[in-house]
Amino acid sequence: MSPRAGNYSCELEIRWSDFDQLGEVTDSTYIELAREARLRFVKDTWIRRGFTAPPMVVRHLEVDYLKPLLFGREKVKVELTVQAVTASSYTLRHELRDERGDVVAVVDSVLVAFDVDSRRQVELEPALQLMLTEYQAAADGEQ
Ligand SMILES: CC(C)(COP(=O)(O)OP(=O)(O)OC[C@H]1O[C@@H](n2cnc3c(N)ncnc32)[C@H](O)[C@@H]1OP(=O)(O)O)[C@@H](O)C(=O)NCCC(=O)NCCSC(=O)c1cc(O)c2ccccc2c1O
Repeated sequence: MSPRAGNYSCELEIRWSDFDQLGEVTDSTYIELAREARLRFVKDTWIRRGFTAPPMVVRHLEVDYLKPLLFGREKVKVELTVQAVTASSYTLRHELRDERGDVVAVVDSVLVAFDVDSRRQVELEPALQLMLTEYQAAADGEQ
């Protein structure tokens, strides 16, 4: 798994309630942090460019917990890279780093474009698919 820089990143705060009794960030918090970073990615990239994307549902999620996030480290940097793009889906890798820059977890998620009424997958609009493919190429170029 690559610890290299992604092509979109943001910094997120960890809340007091995210720590357990042992002073470690709980397992589900990593998923919430990845989700928050993903929403910011959507907002800062395609919504800012004027795309109206369909709702995206999570089809697949995988988390690799590499190191504990300990009490006293209140910030996390999340680096996102597009790993794959298909007609209806894209795969995002979220690398979570602590304040020292160490990768503490890697979250991979497959997002599928979805029609809420029919509850069926739909194709990504071509311009959005192209943008995601460009992000994927940028990520490939950095590896
Ligand atoms: C999403 C589904 C309706 C799709 O079902 P279908 O069986 O038609 O298709 P597949 O699931 O086989 O494939 C879809 C698409 O994904 C690619 N893919 C599948 N698995 C993988 C994988 N492991 N790795 C990589 N890629 C994979 C596959 O190639 C297909 O792409 P193509 O382009 O090749 O066609 C159905 O699966 C479904 O309904 N699943 C349940 C989804 C769900 O409930 N998720 C739980 C969280 S809910 C959620 O995330 C959510 C978020 C929102 O933002 C919402 C917003 C508004 C309303 C609802 C929301 C919501 O529920």
